[in-house]
Amino acid sequence: MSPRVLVLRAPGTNCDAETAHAFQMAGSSPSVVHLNRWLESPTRIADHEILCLPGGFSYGDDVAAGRIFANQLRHHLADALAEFREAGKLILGICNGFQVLIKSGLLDNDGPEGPTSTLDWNASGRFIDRWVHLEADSSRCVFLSGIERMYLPIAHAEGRFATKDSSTLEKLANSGQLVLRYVPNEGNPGEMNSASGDYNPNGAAGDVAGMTDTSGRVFGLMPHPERFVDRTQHPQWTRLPESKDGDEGAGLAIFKNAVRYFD
Ligand SMILES: NC(=O)CC[C@H](N)C(=O)O
Repeated sequence: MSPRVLVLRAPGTNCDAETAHAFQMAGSSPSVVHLNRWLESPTRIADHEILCLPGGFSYGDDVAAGRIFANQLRHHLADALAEFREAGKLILGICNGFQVLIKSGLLDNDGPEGPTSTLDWNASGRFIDRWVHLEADSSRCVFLSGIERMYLPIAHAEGRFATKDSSTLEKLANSGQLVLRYVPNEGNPGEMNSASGDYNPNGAAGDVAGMTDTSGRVFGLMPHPERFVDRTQHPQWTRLPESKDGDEGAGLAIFKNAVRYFD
């Protein structure tokens, strides 16, 4: 069965079309829906198998990036989302979508005080737009199945993963939730040669670039896999040797994993 994918946009989202395109390339027919339409009819999500929150500047990053979108989910759609998760379906959050997921408590234990981890301002205090090397723990998360390393672009101001305290970081690591990390370049020519210390672009605790919930079916990441689905999107593609994946960019595997999960 080809899963029905809902790409959810809000005012200020700007990666919805590219994200829908990536899901299309992966073999599904996504629909892009505005959050206000879902708020009018909370049960409409039941007709879908994959929910994706794309990147962008929802509500102008007002208060904090992803905060208002997250509050809409927490306060108005919590029951519909709980039902969706309990039905064994998939949720993906990319960049601003990751900020929304983490702030809505969908990734972390959501006790009375709210989530114990967050995405804060980059250590540099600046918006960062570059490519990064990543290492994945493919065993814990549906979206990362079979993926070991990826080279993907990032573009964010508030991407620094942070936890309440060091024991929380340890707890999340021990539960296998910190499944995607920034790592140094292994020496691939033509790709950003991150000097040691520079490979973690935003100062993220534990070098964390992405995390899953305990089920492995809800996943958020700061890098943009939808911006590297074709090899010509690689900044040095004309100089690269033919890749083993043919014309595909590394990010496409994440969308394919999600779609194949419902085979
Ligand atoms: N590309 C994005 O989704 C950006 C996320 C958010 N607006 C930030 O700057 O941190």
